[in-house]
Amino acid sequence: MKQTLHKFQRLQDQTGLAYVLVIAMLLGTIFAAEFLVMYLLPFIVGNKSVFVANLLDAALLSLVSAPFVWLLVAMPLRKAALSEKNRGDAILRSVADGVMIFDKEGVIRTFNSVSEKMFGYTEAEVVGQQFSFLVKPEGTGWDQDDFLPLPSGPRGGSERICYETLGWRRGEDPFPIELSISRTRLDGQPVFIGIARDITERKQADAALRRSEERFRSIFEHAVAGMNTMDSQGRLVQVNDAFCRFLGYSGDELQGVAIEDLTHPEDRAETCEALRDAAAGLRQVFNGEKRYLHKDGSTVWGHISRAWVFDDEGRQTYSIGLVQDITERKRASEELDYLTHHDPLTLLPNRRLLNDRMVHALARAKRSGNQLALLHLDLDRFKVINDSLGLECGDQVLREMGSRLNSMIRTADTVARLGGDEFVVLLEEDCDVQKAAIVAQKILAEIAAPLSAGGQTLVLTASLGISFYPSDGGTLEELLKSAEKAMYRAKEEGRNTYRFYTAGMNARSRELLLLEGGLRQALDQDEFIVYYQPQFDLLSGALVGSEALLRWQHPQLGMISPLDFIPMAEETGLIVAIGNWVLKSACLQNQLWQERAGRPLQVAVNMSARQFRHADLLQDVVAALQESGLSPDLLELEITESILMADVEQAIEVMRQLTVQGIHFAIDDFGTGYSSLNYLRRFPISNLKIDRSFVQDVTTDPNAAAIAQSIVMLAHNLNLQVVAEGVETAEQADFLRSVGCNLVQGFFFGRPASAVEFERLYFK
Ligand SMILES: Nc1nc2c(ncn2[C@@H]2O[C@H](COP(=O)(O)O[C@H]3[C@@H](O)[C@H](n4cnc5c(=O)[nH]c(N)nc54)O[C@@H]3COP(=O)(O)O)[C@@H](O)[C@H]2O)c(=O)[nH]1
Repeated sequence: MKQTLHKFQRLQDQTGLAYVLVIAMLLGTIFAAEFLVMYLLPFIVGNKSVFVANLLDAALLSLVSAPFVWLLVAMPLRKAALSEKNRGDAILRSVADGVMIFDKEGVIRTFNSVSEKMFGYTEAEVVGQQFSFLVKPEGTGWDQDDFLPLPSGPRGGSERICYETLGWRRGEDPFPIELSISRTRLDGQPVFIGIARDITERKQADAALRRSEERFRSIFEHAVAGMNTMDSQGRLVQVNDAFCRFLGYSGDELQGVAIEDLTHPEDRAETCEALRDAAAGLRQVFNGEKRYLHKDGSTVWGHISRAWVFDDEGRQTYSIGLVQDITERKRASEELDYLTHHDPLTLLPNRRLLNDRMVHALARAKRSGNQLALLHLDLDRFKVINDSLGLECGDQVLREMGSRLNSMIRTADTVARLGGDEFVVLLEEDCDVQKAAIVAQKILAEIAAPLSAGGQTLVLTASLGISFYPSDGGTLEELLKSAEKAMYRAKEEGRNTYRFYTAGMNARSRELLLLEGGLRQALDQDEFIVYYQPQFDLLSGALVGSEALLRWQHPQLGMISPLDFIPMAEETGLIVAIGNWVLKSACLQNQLWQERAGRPLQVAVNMSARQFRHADLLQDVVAALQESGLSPDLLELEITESILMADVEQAIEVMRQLTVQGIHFAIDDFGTGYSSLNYLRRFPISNLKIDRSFVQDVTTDPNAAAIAQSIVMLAHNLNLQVVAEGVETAEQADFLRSVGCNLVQGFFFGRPASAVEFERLYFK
């Protein structure tokens, strides 16, 4: 471009004049030479007419040769010059920028059409003017002295400087231009080529962007709501003061912190999911409420609106979030929610919350097939307290009763106050007559404990009615009605008692009451007996030991099954004493039988959950072994899967302490509970007992057979022995033998029998 302009300049300056002069000189020279020859010739020859004739010839020859000279020399030169000039013109026209050429005095020599448009002057008006006529340097860093001494580059190349400065358009205000000036040489003279670009639009766009950024920064910094920006990894980049105040940190402390670490643990999963979705391009915005962790450890609530920004390739670049502090609103709404669902006097759930819980409890019970129990409690003669001691004292009594009831129930259960002196207890865990009766008795005992109110010591009683889902109703209303009727019956029948809605249940409850009362007496008066059921080796048929099974020889009710009293003993805690008694009896008896049998015999003793978890278990077992003299390896403790799985680590530790003594363990009723195979590997056990329910069906149900066979295989793979319990037929025994079961126990081989009977049958 620079070279073209250079040539163009030379041509423009010289072509017209130079080529005309060349032609004129050529013609003139020819003419002058001829004239000289023709002029001198007559003097030499002395003839004037020859001179004239020769002069005319010379003129003619010049005229004739002129077109040839024109055609052969001048025309090509002129054409070349013009085409170069046209090319230069075309280039100048096609350049999108304004081009100006000026000399070292700053005088403009060339001005292209873009410059004309840009500055509003024609070339004719500008050429000859000072460059500063168009470009105003004031306040723009422009100074003619900066570029006039600009040296030309090495080997005729040029140096260049660029400015952003102001141009003057005819009759208008200055406008911003980007000006690039280079110094070069044309015809040996230093000249400057200025290329100007109107940057008004760019400047306006820059200014608009700057204004918008300033506006944003101002909004960001002064916003009442918290604002932040995060990088694509979910780390804070910018935070405003409101966000800092919201979380109690300074801006520096929050810089680079992952938002996940500031989020309440319960809301982290949702936050991380939103970040992951945004990173995968699946989410552009997030709106929602969540909890943050304040620097002081408290929880604060924020309503967030976050938007992610993506680049042209769809990659997430950053996100901007607006966080409104809604902690107060949340607290107020929680408070309101609490007040709508609780009784203001006792702070217990009210009818509304009871209804909500009941809906869920009923749904769960329907799914699991469990029973629910609803206890309706009414304080006896509460009106007397209100009338005689005043309402204030009455309120105090109600508060105390509410608190007593609340402290008695399990977390899964609900105590609600319906109003007045009426309370309701909802027992959610699979509840039967026996469990409900136990809870009712405890409640009555708790209510009857003396209390101080109105400066007096009072003793109150209550009447309770109990209904069951599904037998006594399918909804809260129906169950409440049934329980209320039962409660009125309790009032009619003397108060300070409970009644079931279903008459049959009352009879059963009385029976259970009798049982409970009798349990202690049974221990004191030796009414318990241990029966023994033999266990045989399935291959050899040899007696290998027995399982100790408890019986209660009740003086009035006769022989009572452990199924009827062990749950009650477990509830009341009496099972620990009873279980110890069984353990001692079984060890003593088995030690006696070692001598009779003349070979080692094992005895298996059942452990209840409470007994197994009792702190004195190790001590009690060791004492039973020491007192009896029985070798520890002849004692096997049977524990169900559910007991083990209730607290696996504790179970493993207890078993470890006992196995160190040499005692063995068997898992009872295997296959009916939920034992994890992984835990099974960790429990120090010797035997698996296949539950009776599978054994009984092995010959009729292929699934039961498959389960029994799988248990045998599993046990053998874990190096355990298998005992099949409840074998009632020869076919069942044959099947068990065929799948490799080791030991058997069941009516087919021998029913549980007293020690005397056992001896008679097996030690002949
Ligand atoms: N914590 C304690 N639990 C004990 C104790 N003594 C017994 N029990 C548990 O009570 C449940 C019922 O026991 P029981 O009525 O004695 O029934 C046992 C057997 O009589 C019965 N059985 C044995 N063979 C057969 C048979 O062929 N058919 C059939 N229908 N029943 C049979 O099985 C019961 C033995 O079960 P298990 O203990 O699972 O081996 C029972 O759960 C006892 O565990 C005690 O002292 N403490």
